[in-house]
Amino acid sequence: MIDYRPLRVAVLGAGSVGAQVADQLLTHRDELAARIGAGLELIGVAVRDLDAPRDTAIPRELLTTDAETLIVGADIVVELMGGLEPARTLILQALASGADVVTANKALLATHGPELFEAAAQVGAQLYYEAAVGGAIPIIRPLRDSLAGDRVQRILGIVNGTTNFILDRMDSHGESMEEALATATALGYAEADPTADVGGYDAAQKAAILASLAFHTLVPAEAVHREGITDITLEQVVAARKAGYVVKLLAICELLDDPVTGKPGVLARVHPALVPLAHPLAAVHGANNAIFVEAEAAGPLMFYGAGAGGIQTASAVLGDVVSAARRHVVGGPGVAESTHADLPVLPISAATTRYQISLTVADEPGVLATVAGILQQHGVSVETIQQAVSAPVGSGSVGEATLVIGTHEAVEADLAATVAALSSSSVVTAVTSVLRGEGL
Ligand SMILES: NC(=O)C1=CN([C@@H]2O[C@H](COP(=O)(O)OP(=O)(O)OC[C@H]3O[C@@H](n4cnc5c(N)ncnc54)[C@H](O)[C@@H]3O)[C@@H](O)[C@H]2O)C=CC1
Ligand SMILES: N[C@@H](CC=O)C(=O)O
Ligand code: NA
Repeated sequence: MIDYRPLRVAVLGAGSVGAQVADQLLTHRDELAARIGAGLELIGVAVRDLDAPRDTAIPRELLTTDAETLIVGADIVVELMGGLEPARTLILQALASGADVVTANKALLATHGPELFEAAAQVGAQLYYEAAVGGAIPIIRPLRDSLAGDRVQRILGIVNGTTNFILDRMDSHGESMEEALATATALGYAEADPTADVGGYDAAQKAAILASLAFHTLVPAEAVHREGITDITLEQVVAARKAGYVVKLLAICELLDDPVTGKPGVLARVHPALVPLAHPLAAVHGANNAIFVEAEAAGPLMFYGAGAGGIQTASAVLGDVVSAARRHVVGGPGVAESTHADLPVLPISAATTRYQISLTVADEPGVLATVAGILQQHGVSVETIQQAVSAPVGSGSVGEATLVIGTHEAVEADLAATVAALSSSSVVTAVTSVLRGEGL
């Protein structure tokens, strides 16, 4: 029997995710009440335009353009507007009033997380954000709760659905980046400004959230090394497949010893990488995400599923709403963020990785030895070297050949210096592609 008073829920934003959350709260009202031990009363949904078309039908009387008034008296505020403002101010107001807050806003958390967590702690309120990373995939709760007694060493994965969808369509359908992005936007995967997706900003925000949580250290989004997919060409994707790889945008967060100081630190990086076709990440298609977590005692764990999409993300949001509501009913201390480890955040030059470098060179004797010598001088060992194509010889001039060099693992600083030396070598006409390799 349910004898606790109904809990008042306010939803801010009724876009791809918000409209689905409002719909689920109404459709599954009785089942949710039975699970929680209290009813959830949707007191309103804040929108910008009362008449805008929406993915689900929300009763007109629940819609309001006055988000500030809506949150007054709410027990749980669900922020799904996105962006920094007014989301930040509204969340701070909600927390100050003692409401628990559920958000999917990784941009806000990666920028103003400490301020928001502090505001929550001040009044003993909770800030939940399972939907902010990996969409529907449970990853925040496992890191925060299930692995709270272990020591996470490394996280590697695909954390942006839009770019995975785009790279997958380029690979499987030969589509251009623009075509595939238009489809991803229509399907509700992309951010309001899709530069956040293709530029790698969204993935970097998620990497910052994951690294902070996993390593108990504040890792701001600006400290994450970020490269998006905007420079990836269809030619690179096609060449990668021919060579037995797929191009994926990866987020990698790791505990490392700084190669310069020898002291431990945290490195978080987001960049496209070649992944072998046999690797599980190569089989992550569409807007799915997959996140590998390596922990000292648990060993490797893999989390996989829908990384974007309105209804899928609504699942994670609803899970947080139920957690918040249960805490109201049965009490309990809730969870607190901890940055006790306080490790330094290392630059990308500290990473250890592999490169695949494609070059056009003069097709003449001794060139291979010169190229190999440049790698050797920088302490980078060659794993494979292939002469891919020979361009026709122009009349009276030297012909050109294309070399594709795969390196063994080396420190990023040495790899970057190698590429710079190759670019300025007189035997190299152009460095046409440089991609890191992961999972090789
Ligand atoms: N779409 C997805 O697959 C996922 C989205 N997210 C996050 O969820 C949040 C919402 O994303 P979407 O639903 O995709 O975005 P959306 O752009 O479809 O929806 C946002 C809605 O909020 C409304 N809004 C913005 N400012 C407002 C204001 N001041 N007052 C009232 N309404 C306002 C907009 O009009 C829009 O309808 C974002 O933080 C996003 O990063 C997280 C995981 C997955
Ligand atoms: N735009 C994001 C949405 C989910 O976080 C993505 O594509 O992953
Ligand atoms: Na999630």
